[in-house]
Amino acid sequence: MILELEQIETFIGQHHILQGVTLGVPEGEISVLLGRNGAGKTTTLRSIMGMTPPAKGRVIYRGEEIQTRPPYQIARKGIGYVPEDQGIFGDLTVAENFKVAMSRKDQGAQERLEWMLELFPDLKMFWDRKGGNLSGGQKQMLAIARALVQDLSLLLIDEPSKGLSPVFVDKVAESLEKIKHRTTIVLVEQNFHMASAVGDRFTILDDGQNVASGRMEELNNDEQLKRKYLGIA
Ligand SMILES: Nc1ncnc2c1ncn2[C@@H]1O[C@H](COP(=O)(O)OP(=O)(O)OP(=O)(O)O)[C@@H](O)[C@H]1O
Repeated sequence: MILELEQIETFIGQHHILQGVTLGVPEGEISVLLGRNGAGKTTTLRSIMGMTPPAKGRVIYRGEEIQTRPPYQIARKGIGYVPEDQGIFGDLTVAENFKVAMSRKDQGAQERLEWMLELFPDLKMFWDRKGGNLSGGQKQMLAIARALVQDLSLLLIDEPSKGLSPVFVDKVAESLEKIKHRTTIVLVEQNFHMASAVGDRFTILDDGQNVASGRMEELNNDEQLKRKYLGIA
């Protein structure tokens, strides 16, 4: 396991949001977090990154406890985060967005950039366009690609399919499949079509707790589980 969460509990203000989340993320796979709105999926990603640090429990990354570390240290260990609002710079061009993310000291950055442009040819096409003028799907691609020019072992992505047309959802899904062999992925995804297409494993959160997990094939065949927690008939 590249990442393990052991019974993490996270508060936001007075609210006890995560009430014991346990999760194991195997290397080289896509693990999907599913669950209703407000179940605690985003808070789980933010807890891993140290942005809403857990008050209890352990976050173990490559055998090391990181739950007390600040976000910049967690990021330096090779964990990337693409939030739901993508966090790209709207006033900067695609090229400049990449430049900001690339450290000069990082020898491999140029090679990874070339790989990203191969994976997302749209970004090459719109190289000089401002981030704010890209379509929703292109912004999503830029956000993922910009994270991956850094040397990441683990990438956390929050709802990349949100607001995208089916064609873009398929494009993003296809690229995640290619990325996972280099960078393990934890994906929050409400779009079940996308989740089941790319996910190797799933964990369902409900009311701040993990209530089910397993191989994606098991969930695909479990109508009762899908109905109970995901509202899929
Ligand atoms: N800043 C905040 N202050 C108070 N409560 C919050 C705050 N942020 C999130 N919450 C609450 O925490 C719970 C979990 O939110 P979270 O965003 O983790 O859920 P989610 O599963 O990602 O849902 P969604 O798919 O709707 O984003 C929700 O009930 C939400 O209202």
